Amino acid sequence: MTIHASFEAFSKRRGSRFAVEELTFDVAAGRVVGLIGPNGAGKSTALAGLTGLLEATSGRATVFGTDYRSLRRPATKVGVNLDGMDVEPGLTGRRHLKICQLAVGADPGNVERILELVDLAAEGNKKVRDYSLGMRQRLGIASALVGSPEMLVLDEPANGLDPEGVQWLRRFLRDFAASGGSALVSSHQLMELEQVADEVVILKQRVLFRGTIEEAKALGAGSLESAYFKILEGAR
Ligand SMILES: Nc1ncnc2c1ncn2[C@@H]1O[C@H](COP(=O)(O)OP(=O)(O)OP(=O)(O)O)[C@@H](O)[C@H]1O
Repeated sequence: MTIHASFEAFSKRRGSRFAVEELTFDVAAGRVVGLIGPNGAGKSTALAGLTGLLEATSGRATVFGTDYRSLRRPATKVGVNLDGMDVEPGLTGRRHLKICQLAVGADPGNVERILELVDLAAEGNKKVRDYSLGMRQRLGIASALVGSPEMLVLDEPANGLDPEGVQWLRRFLRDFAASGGSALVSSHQLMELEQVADEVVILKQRVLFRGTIEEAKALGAGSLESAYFKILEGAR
């Protein structure tokens, strides 16, 4: 199995306490892995640690066998869209993607293809300040795709999407994985995640559960949501 990302006893102290402690799990090629946990569980910290935005206090988080910051052209390996990666509101969506494309040295043809893919082609010349939440979310996913990466790291990608957008995202992630890509996706939308993820990691500062969706559902009598509450309750 080809491993795209690895957390090896990754710990990060933030302020006076550990935001995450001893995280250990992998993301393999062809797999969509859902990262779930309550507010403040450390999901964003884990994703930021994986993508070189935070240094580990101890342990490691690696992509393609190395630190994200050591990748030669990171956007061609890992596409990232995290909370707080805001777009300059005065830019049009198309201009923003062009800038991303120039920054990562990607094929200029990618921008139009990706605008079509995320269903923003008709809105490409609109300023981002005039985008809806769902349109901003799709632009964020588009930014992650500009370098044609093998792996995606997405923080709450379904947030703000309408039902059509959620369905699109589900199909997109399934197709991405089917063609050998991988995705690590944080989410609070358990019902949705149940349909798209192959594996799930339940986090509350530490990893409380990691396994396949089927294994998780079996713990919750067929429901990821029931399993989630049971596992969190058991950890109290
Ligand atoms: N910049 C920061 N400085 C200090 N502590 C922080 C900082 N950012 C987050 N934390 C703390 O780290 C812990 C984990 O936060 P994190 O944002 O990673 O959780 P999360 O699971 O992504 O939460 P949410 O579901 O609310 O987005 C929390 O206790 C939070 O207060």
